[in-house]
Amino acid sequence: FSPSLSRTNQFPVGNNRSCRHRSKSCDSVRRHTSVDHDEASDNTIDTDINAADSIHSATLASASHTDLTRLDELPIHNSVASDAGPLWKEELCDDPALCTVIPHRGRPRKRVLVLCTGGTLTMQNDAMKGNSLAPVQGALTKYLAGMSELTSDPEMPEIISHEYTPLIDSSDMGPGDWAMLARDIYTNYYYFDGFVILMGTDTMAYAASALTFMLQNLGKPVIFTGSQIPLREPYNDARKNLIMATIFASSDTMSEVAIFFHDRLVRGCRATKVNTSKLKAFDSPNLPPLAEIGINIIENDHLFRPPPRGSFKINTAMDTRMITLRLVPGFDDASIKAMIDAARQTHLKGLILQLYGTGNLPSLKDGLIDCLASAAKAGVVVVATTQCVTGSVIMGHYATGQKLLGAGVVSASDMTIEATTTKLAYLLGRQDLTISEVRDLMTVDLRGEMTPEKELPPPPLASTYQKVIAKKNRSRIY
Ligand SMILES: NC(=O)C[C@H](N)C(=O)O
Repeated sequence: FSPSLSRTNQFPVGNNRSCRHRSKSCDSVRRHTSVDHDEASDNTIDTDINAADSIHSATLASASHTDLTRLDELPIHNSVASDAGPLWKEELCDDPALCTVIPHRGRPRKRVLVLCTGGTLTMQNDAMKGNSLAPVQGALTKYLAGMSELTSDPEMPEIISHEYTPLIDSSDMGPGDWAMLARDIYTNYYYFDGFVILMGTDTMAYAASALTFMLQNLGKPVIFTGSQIPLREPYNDARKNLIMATIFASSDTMSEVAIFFHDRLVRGCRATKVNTSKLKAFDSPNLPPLAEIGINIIENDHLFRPPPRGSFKINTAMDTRMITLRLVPGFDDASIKAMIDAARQTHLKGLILQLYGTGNLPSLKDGLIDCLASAAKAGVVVVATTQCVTGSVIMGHYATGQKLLGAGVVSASDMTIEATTTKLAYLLGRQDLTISEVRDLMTVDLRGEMTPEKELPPPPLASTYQKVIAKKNRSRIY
């Protein structure tokens, strides 16, 4: 069963007006695009309109769910990115060495789409590159086809995998690649029970956070994973991560983006990479894991996102005209002010400050506060995050942070830096929102990325009474 990618253009999505890759597939997508987006919604895909097509196709697909011969007709890939990232340097091809279908034999099984972008999992030492690790195209596909635990275990889902060309290190990935993944999930949404995204660990928490915002009303699991040791090594963490991600991607009860790594499943927009070399590379500092694996799999399903109430949509536009500044005691605020002023000349839209503790900066540096206030007044969304790994920004708790409130700075609460940056880029990319709405929404929980205020732990110096009340509130969710 080798999937045919030649039919991939029959359910086109997106605006291909600025398609960089003049090719048969671009032309075909152009021909089939049923919605003409205007300038304002260049990268925004309102998939409600196209959803009708997909629902119809999904009906066809599910009617033949057990018909193996139809597997090779699934639309594995039809994304044509107008805001393409590095993964789109080369046009996708139909090469069977880069995608595989692992069919099930016997009773109907769940079906999972594995999209592979690269990362250590796919790598091997390359003599041509100073013996450093680099991705090997086709290696995953070959390996998957030989995994008997996937092909012959009736409990395991059926896997259809696809490798992008070229495979890349996740340090090379960015918003264009995240948009491409969102579009490919959208295109294939009704054909699969869940999705696995294989990528490098370095920027995985950013990608998972970004996808969390891009995929609206997600009703299926989208599980990111990768590894610290390549799959081709005899001792590796890749095999287990891949298998467990596939299992979670076929879950009936999950409808969110998550990362599976080592022994834990964590919410994508709560995750952060915490270790460069240990196999336990990810943590979720402000939310317990969604699941933990040992001899048993323990699901904390009370933490799972509830199923969506609306139809699945994607919104892939991201406005990345933002900078992130981490303060250091004794920093040169004249340079910081100059940097902010210079960035404003190039239409800075967002400024994320990594501050001390609960969101404090030196109170004596009024020049800097004035600079932030004037940026906020001019329409820049200024967001305060904390340098602490765990806990939340509490604006105004200390006098040193109080001044920020007056300057129009908004709090990132207990969001990770990954969630804060991608959420801001996502909201700034939404053409339907005003700057004041973007500011308001930064402090509202959209996808489980932050703990709602009433459930946050009390401030350090709260009265005993306040602490008891806050504890009661918290016990409602955990
Ligand atoms: N473990 C990894 O995958 C790291 C690699 N540099 C990447 O992010 O692609």
